[in-house]
Amino acid sequence: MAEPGATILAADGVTLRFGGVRALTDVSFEVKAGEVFSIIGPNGAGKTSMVNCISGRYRPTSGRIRFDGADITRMPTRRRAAIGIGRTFQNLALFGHMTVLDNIMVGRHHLMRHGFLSGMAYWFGGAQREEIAHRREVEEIIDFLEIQHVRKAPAGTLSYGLRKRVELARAIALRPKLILLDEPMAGMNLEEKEDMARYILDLNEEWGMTVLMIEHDMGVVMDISHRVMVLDFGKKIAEGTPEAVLADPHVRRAYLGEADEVVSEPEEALAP
Ligand SMILES: Nc1ncnc2c1ncn2[C@@H]1O[C@H](COP(=O)(O)OP(=O)(O)OP(=O)(O)O)[C@@H](O)[C@H]1O
Repeated sequence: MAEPGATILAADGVTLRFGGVRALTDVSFEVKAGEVFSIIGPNGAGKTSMVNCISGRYRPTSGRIRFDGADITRMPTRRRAAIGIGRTFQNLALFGHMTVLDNIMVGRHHLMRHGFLSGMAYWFGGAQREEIAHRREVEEIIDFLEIQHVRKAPAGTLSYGLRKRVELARAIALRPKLILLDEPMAGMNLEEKEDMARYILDLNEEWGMTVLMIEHDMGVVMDISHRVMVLDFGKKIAEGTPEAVLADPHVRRAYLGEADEVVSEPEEALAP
C-alpha cells in the first residue's frame, strides 16, 4: 500500500478515441495516497471517460495507467477491483428489490472464499465463520454511513439521497484503497449534499481512503478537494489546489464562462 503522499495512481499520456471522437487527448496526472482529487470540466469534457479508463470499463487508445505500483492499462475490471479500486456510478446501480444489507453484502461477494451462502459449506466448511466476519464488516459500514434504520428495507423504496449513500456503502464494502466517485452529489438537495460531503471527508480522513471524484457542484469540489484537475474538450487545461484552479484564466474562460461576461454588452446598451 502506498505511503500517504506517495503516488498511488498515475495516468501517463492517456488518449481515448471513439471512431472520430477524441474523448481524451494525452492526459497525464498523478493522485497521491490520502488525497481527495477532483476532476471537473464542462459536459463532454472527458471526465467519465477518464474514470472509465481507470476502472477498466474503457481501454485507452494509447498511454498508460499505473495503480499502486502495477500497470493496470490492460488489466480486466474485476482484477482492478480486487487490487483496491472501487467505484460508484453516475446513475444508481442498486438491486431495488434487495434489502440495503444484501446490496452491501453483494459488494463484498468477491472477497468471500466460499461464495454467498453456498449450501453445505455454510454449516461445515468454515463459511459460516466467514459470513459472520463479513456481516460484522458490513454492519460497521452501515453504522459509519448512518443507514441502520433502513438496513432491512428494499433499496428501491428509499429516497434518492439514501440510495446514493447505500451505493457508496456497497463500493466501500470492498475496502478499496482508491474510490472513484462519479458525481456523488448529483440530484441531491442541499442537506443531502452536505451529508455526502461529510461522509466523503470522513472516509478520507478516518479510513485513509484516497478519493478521485467527478463532481459538478463547484462549491463541494472547492470545499473538500486537496487538488483539482480541469478537462476541456478531452484535454487537461489546469491542475492544482482549488484556489489556484479557480484563479486560472484558462479555467475561468473555458469552464466558468467568464469569456461570455467579458464580451457581453454593458447593460445600458441592451436597454430598449
Ligand atoms: N461509449 C462512447 N461512445 C462514443 N462516444 C463516447 C462514449 N463515451 C463518451 N463518448 C464521447 O466522449 C466525449 C467525452 O464524454 P464523457 O462522458 O467522458 O464526458 P464528461 O466530461 O464525463 O461529460 P458529462 O459531464 O456530461 O458527464 C463526449 O464527446 C462523448 O460523447
